[in-house]
Amino acid sequence: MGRDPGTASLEDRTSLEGELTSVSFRDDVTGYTVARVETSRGEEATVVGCFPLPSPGERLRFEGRWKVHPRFGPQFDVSFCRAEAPVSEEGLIRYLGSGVIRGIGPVLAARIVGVFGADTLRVLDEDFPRLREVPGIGERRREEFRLAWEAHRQRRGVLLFLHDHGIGAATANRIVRRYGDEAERVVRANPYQLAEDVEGIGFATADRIALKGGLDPGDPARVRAGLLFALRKAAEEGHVLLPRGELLRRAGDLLDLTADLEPALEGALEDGLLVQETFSPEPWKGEARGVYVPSLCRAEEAAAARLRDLLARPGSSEDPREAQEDLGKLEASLGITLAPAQREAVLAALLSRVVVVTGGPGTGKTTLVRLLVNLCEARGESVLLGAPTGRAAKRLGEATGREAKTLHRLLEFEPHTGRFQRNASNPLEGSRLVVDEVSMVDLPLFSCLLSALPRHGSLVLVGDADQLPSVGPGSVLRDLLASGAVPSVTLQEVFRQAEESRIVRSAHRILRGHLPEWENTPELQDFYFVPQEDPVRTAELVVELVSSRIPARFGLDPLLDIQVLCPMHRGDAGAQSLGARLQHALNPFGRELRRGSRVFREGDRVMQLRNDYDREIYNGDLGRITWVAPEGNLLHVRFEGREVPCLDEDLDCLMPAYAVTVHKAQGSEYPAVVVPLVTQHYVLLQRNLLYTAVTRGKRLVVLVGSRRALSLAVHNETIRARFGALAERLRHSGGMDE
Ligand SMILES: Nc1ncnc2c1ncn2[C@@H]1O[C@H](COP(=O)(O)OP(=O)(O)OP(=O)(O)O)[C@@H](O)[C@H]1O
Repeated sequence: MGRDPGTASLEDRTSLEGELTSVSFRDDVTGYTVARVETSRGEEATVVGCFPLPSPGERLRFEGRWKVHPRFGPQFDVSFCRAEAPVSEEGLIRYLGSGVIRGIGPVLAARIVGVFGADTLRVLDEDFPRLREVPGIGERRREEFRLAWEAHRQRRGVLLFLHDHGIGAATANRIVRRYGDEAERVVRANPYQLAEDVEGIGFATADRIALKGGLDPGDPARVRAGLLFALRKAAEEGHVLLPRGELLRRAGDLLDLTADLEPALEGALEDGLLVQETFSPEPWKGEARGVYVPSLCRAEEAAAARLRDLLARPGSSEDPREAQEDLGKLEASLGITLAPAQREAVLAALLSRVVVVTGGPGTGKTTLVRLLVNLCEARGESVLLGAPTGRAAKRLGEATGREAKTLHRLLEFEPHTGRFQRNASNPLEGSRLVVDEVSMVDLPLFSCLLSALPRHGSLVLVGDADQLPSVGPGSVLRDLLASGAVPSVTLQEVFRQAEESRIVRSAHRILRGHLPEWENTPELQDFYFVPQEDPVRTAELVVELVSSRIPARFGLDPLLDIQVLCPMHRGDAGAQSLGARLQHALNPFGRELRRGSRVFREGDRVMQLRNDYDREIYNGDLGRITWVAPEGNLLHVRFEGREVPCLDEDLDCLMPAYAVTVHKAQGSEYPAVVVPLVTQHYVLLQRNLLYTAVTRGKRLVVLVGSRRALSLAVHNETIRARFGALAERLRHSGGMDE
């Protein structure tokens, strides 16, 4: 029984029973609710917390504590809530007539309750045919009600069951959406399945459900799930495999078990859930065995095999002298003299089936690709151009004057099956494939690309190995270079025009471990560092720069041209907090839509977070919100001149984009970038992150923040090594997988 807030000891855990009368606030994503309740003693109380929204009329039993809010007074802070069927006739009518059961409105509800009174719910549950006693309900309608009532009961039961297992409202709804009536069965049979199928449920939640359901912590099923999860998590961090010892350590930590996990690992290997490969010499400090999830092992094996096959075949030109002559003629006709390394790269592309060309900004990659394409076409080859992102493909197309596609489009990705239509049995039609921005290509995509390459095709891979590696697993570009097995050319010379850009000079200095140079002179520069030690002041300064100083001095539009790039999400100068500050400064008014902590406002700059092949918008695409529906559940975004409606789940893949992380900006370029650097972000202050951020700016780069943070970033060379064995497989061709 609830206590009177006036007399209760405010910190005691207690319970409260009553009926919901109104909802003042509800966040559909988290389930956070502020509501008024009429207690069973007829008093009004405010309840606050995360719980499934009950249907009107249901009786609620809350557990929690009374707290005193400084402004709103006593509130019941809910830690648990269970909905119980209403008993009063009034409650029953409100419950049945609230719309929870399709087809029953308040009038019909009153008629039903009028006949069965307090016994209504029992009749509906156990004695449905008696509904005939209610006047005015025909046979067909009755059957419709029966089905609707059944569905409602099941859904309600599942939601309550999930709630009992500590699953919040939003997640519970996602589970029900995914499994329907099967939800309870799946959760009971194998809670770990949830972590695989349902977004927002990780291993920890699934594990909590399993342990709550009585599973022994050392149960082999649990250990197996832990091993699998450790590998999946590693893949999210970019690893293709984990050395066996490392996997056992990580799984032990995850499961909080000191027991021997070897037997469970052996079982998982025997059942083919995991795959183990042994490499020689030992690649990982005394460890020779790497454990994979099968798909990644297959991808690595296939990529290595296909590359070895390409390396064993002669290039499209077998005569170096002839190739040199052709190139010389082309240079003369275009009035370009390639630098020796550029020439070496073009010739290597002609003389081998696969070549890697890497170099920083302004080292002439695009120029040599243009010549190579010309040369190949003149020799009768058909050249395909591709890049991992839409923006990179567009740039490649513009630079070469040819059509360039995203790799997904080139390989004819089918969103519904998740497969590529171009593959080994239906290869690409073209004799040479040139791929730009290869640093962003992960191992699974690389493997698919290789298998779709025609048997007699050639591959030119161009990229900057100092950029951040791909988001997905693997470090393809670095591994190819590290293997020493694939012909490769590193471009180091920065050409004069590019050298004049301080952005380019700074980027190269950063790579060499030197602080960038800047001068705050009256003449406009393209690279600045604005020192500020305090993180909060840094955030304020970023807002000031973006909203007034840069637009005034450089004539750039803050909403279109300037991108703030943060090393991290969190912290005073992190993407989250800065994004909100910038939104407030740049676009404070207008119709808005709230989604959890995100606010979308008409006029906002937004970023798409996932590839959406149906609507043809891709991860990292930027757009502007052009319209928000007055009732606030739909908005329109203009992406590249195209108006795209975004509704419900689409909104989960959208975020305001005034400030984004450097990782999100990979492969994109912006007229101006502003980068806050604060020591709070020390974990991510790494050279390749700073380098990636700086090279995203075309006309202006402004670093703002602490000198120490800048110095930390420049000097921190540690690139977290990604576990994988592509380089090993290539180095020791004919090795372990034969
Ligand atoms: N051999 C060359 N001689 C003189 N100038 C060159 C040569 N190669 C390239 N350049 C010039 O250097 C500049 C940078 O070249 P390019 O755009 O090809 O480099 P990039 O490596 O693709 O650069 P980014 O990665 O920044 O796009 C261009 O202005 C280009 O005209």
